[in-house]
Amino acid sequence: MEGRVLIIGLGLIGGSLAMCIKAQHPGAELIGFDADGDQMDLAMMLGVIDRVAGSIEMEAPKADLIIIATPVLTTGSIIESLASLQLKDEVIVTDTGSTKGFISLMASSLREKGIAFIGGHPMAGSHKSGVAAAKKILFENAFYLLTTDTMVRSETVDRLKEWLSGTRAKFLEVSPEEHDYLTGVVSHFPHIIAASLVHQASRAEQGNPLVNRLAAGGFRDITRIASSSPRMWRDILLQNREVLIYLLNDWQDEMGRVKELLVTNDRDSIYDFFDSAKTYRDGLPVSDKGAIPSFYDLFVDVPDYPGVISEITGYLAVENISITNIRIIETREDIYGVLAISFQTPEDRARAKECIEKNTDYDMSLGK
Ligand SMILES: NC(=O)C1=CN([C@@H]2O[C@H](COP(=O)(O)OP(=O)(O)OC[C@H]3O[C@@H](n4cnc5c(N)ncnc54)[C@H](O)[C@@H]3O)[C@@H](O)[C@H]2O)C=CC1
Ligand SMILES: O=C(O)C(=O)Cc1ccc(O)cc1
Repeated sequence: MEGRVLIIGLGLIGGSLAMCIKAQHPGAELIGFDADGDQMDLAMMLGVIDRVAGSIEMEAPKADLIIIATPVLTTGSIIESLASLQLKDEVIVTDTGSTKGFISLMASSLREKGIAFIGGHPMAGSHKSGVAAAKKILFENAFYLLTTDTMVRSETVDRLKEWLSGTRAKFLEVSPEEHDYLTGVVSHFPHIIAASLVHQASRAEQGNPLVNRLAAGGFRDITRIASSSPRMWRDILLQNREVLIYLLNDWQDEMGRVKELLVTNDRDSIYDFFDSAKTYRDGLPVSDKGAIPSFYDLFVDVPDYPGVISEITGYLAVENISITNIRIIETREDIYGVLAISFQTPEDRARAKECIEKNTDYDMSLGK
């Protein structure tokens, strides 16, 4: 497709979408705006955008597609300021925010002027922020939730999907309320729990400095999302308050029941607590990417010596296989450790396994 695409907010998500659009629609002109001049300069330097916008007021009226990829509290005010401009009749305005209820309410100012607003939420990302972390494959196979209203024609939704087809994401239309409930359960609430687990460990460390060292492995993995941008998560929580308060009450009830099981030494019910969680969790789809991106782990049994990481990364580098994380898990006191390598896609992991098999005789297993 051809036309002018204005991206407001050139961070991880805005930058990654810009890359996807450029790759799929080389004839389009990508114009970027960010409140942080350094992010704009970096986006230009990395070739993520074609040019920088002097201001939203100057560029929005000429745009065919406007993507707002700022923290969600800011998105509302940007929508309001767009509604005060003379935009093209056929322009599509969309956003990437992790919440949808408040944003679609704000979008009524655009709707009143006959401007199509389609809420968007690519359900992929990372705990990293900024355009430097942007990548074209970020959204591949991920769900991309869209919220529309009856005023938006289905051809307009199709046109947006075509603009975004380079993401290779799976589009799903939901209502804003459904969106906020679903993402509350599978994304927003887990971020609260991850941060809370970290707070608990940090308090425990005051009494015992060993906590810090022992929290290095699995604990670090399950709390990865606690390293996400505090501003982004503050804004998400404030915009999804009702759902999150409901989920917190529900969680507190459940924790109360677990506490009671411990107080009463209820052996069978404690077993059931874990057993029913395992059954549900084991039945979750493995091929779909969910709300919190998973990484595909490969575990390699290696002799625990310092050069082993560079040996393995060397083999992978020769075959151009990117990794997202690598670390040694020292499982035993003896000479073997497990090298845990994470990949963005199952295909990268399969190629890596083949590559390591070719070059070494180390045993390997796949993470679940
Ligand atoms: N990080 C993630 O994994 C995901 C984030 N999202 C949503 O996408 C949006 C963007 O998130 P990220 O790209 O991760 O954040 P980010 O922090 O990497 O980028 C946000 C950018 O917006 C800019 N910005 C802030 N206020 C602005 C303003 N008034 N005008 C212009 N630019 C402004 C910031 O300078 C920053 O460069 C958020 O609404 C977030 O909820 C959606 C899916 C995944
Ligand atoms: O860090 C992670 O893995 C995430 O949880 C990424 C993420 C953050 C916000 C979203 O709305 C969707 C995905």
